[in-house]
Amino acid sequence: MKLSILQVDTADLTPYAIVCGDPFRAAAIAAKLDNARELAFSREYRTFVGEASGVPITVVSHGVGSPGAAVCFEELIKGGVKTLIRVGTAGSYSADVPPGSLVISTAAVREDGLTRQLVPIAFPAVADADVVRALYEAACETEGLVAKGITVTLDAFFQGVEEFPHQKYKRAGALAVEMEISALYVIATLRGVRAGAIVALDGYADADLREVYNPHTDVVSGAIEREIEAAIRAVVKLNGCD
Ligand SMILES: O=P(O)(O)O[C@H]1O[C@H](CO)[C@@H](O)[C@H]1O
Ligand SMILES: O=c1cc[nH]c(=O)[nH]1
Repeated sequence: MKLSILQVDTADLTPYAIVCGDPFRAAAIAAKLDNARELAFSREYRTFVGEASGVPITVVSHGVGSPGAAVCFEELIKGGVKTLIRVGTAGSYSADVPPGSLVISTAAVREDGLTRQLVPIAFPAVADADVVRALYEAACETEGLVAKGITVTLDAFFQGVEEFPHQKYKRAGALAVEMEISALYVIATLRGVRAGAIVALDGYADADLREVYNPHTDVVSGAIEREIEAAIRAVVKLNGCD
């Protein structure tokens, strides 16, 4: 069966998938795998398959924002994917986890619009504990700072006239903000599969992103390299326990 939006034959998909926003990052992840091949590039969704230590892995870009990413997650799950790991970027809430650090998201604050249309807001967006453990262990095997904790998922990237809720979530102990993890965790829970996420911090969330956002630095590239390595190793670890 061919998935109508990803344009991938489900027979080519694997139980493990690594997902990320950027189609170029999907290619960079695939380049680290053995026997990698591109399956499709439809809209923002670029799909590869390959292997790490003999474990087959699908890699797909999901674009920016929860609604588009949700389409990707739903189709992957429909196609037989059982474990999804997001490899993303996020803005930091704390100088204790500065740009260049990695954060494993244990749960996401649902400040997105998409998941409210799926399930009541009281329902939590939580990662799978085994996926979090594997990601944390694998990330700690790389050089550099690693933290785990709650992240915030927002729809808006650049601020309008409304205040962003950064200060209250920072005071509540959240570590970072990005734009898709709540969709991933809610959809994974509703559909009965596992999910986790690792993000590379690319700046401070409460800065004026219109002025300062620049993820194209050596510090951020180094952190993205580390998170890719950690996500691939985490899949191999999880496969060893399944
Ligand atoms: O680097 P990715 O995976 O795209 O993640 C973050 O970067 C994008 C914003 O620039 C949003 O998608 C956000 O969640
Ligand atoms: O949503 C995002 C993603 C990366 N960096 C940010 O500050 N915010």
